[in-house]
Amino acid sequence: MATTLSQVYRENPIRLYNIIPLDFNSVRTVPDSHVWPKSDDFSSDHWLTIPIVDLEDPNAVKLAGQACEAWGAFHVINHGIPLNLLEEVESETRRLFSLPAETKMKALREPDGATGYGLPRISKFFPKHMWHEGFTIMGSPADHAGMLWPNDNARFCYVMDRYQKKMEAVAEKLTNLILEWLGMSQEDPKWEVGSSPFSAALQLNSYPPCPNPDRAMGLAPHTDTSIFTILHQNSVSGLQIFKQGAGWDSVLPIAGALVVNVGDLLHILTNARFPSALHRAVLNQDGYHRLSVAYFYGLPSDCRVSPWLKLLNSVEKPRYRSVTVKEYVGIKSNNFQQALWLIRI
Ligand SMILES: O=C(O)CCC(=O)C(=O)O
Ligand SMILES: [Fe+2]
Repeated sequence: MATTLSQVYRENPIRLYNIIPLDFNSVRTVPDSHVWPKSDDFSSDHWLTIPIVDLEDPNAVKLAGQACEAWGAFHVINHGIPLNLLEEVESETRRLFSLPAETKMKALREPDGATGYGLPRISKFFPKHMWHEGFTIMGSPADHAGMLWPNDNARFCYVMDRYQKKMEAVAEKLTNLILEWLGMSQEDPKWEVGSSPFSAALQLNSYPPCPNPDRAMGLAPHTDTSIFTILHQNSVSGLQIFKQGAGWDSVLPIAGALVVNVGDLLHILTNARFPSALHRAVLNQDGYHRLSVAYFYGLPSDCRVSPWLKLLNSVEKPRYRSVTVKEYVGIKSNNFQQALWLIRI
């Protein structure tokens, strides 16, 4: 039987103090545990911004391919997710994070668990906490939702299930576009796995209003361990993407558009032709509550990943050795941003 991602996390536990978020409603100042070193690069006034790809545009393949190569990220419109579903996901996410702290604690993620309420998994790599609380879903959210709302979780479960199914369809469309851009057929990637070639997770993110947004961090810089990630953000800005040679670029929300970013797995598969987008979330200066919902489109943990041979030629050699997803997640859980470097050939 294939190992699940939950089992991989079980083998790489994090310490308990790294999973309990602050009760953001009860604090009036930023506690020292959440004060980050002063940085003047939190705000970005870059005029450069990630491209917009219209999935109904006949040039969508080229637009998405070029965006992946230049940025590792793009906005996508006409993606087929109904606007009312995006609104419902957002309102259910808000309903969850608006619960009292002691209720949310009932669904606290176990130290060796993958799902439920808690701080970002990357917290252990930073000396300071982030101004963030999250809720992770893999498959059905019913168990944790039942702990939060014993008698009133049907709507939440229905909306999250429906959203994940629709997201999977968008992710498949995007995969096909990208394969076409790379000159590969849909059968070319020989995923060495059994039944389903993909695995996914949904991450609900909350960045509560912060009394001193210049000194706190929403979500520290990181790359995702996905093929790619599809993000819905509410109308409050905060996401930034790092572009080599240009610096941090604010990705302002576009109503109804989703943000797609390349993750480490696609970076490895394309032999670094697509950068794995380094991104972070800074805090809103005007006291608005920022919410985002990230769909991580990945591969099952037993799947083997190495640069696609079809993309290599006699000159270009593979830059990364072959790893299983499980092995890579383990390396990343212990070495964070060094992980890609550690599997370099
Ligand atoms: O909230 C955001 O804009 C980014 C979220 C993110 O990077 C993540 O969940 O991995
Ligand atoms: Fe991310």
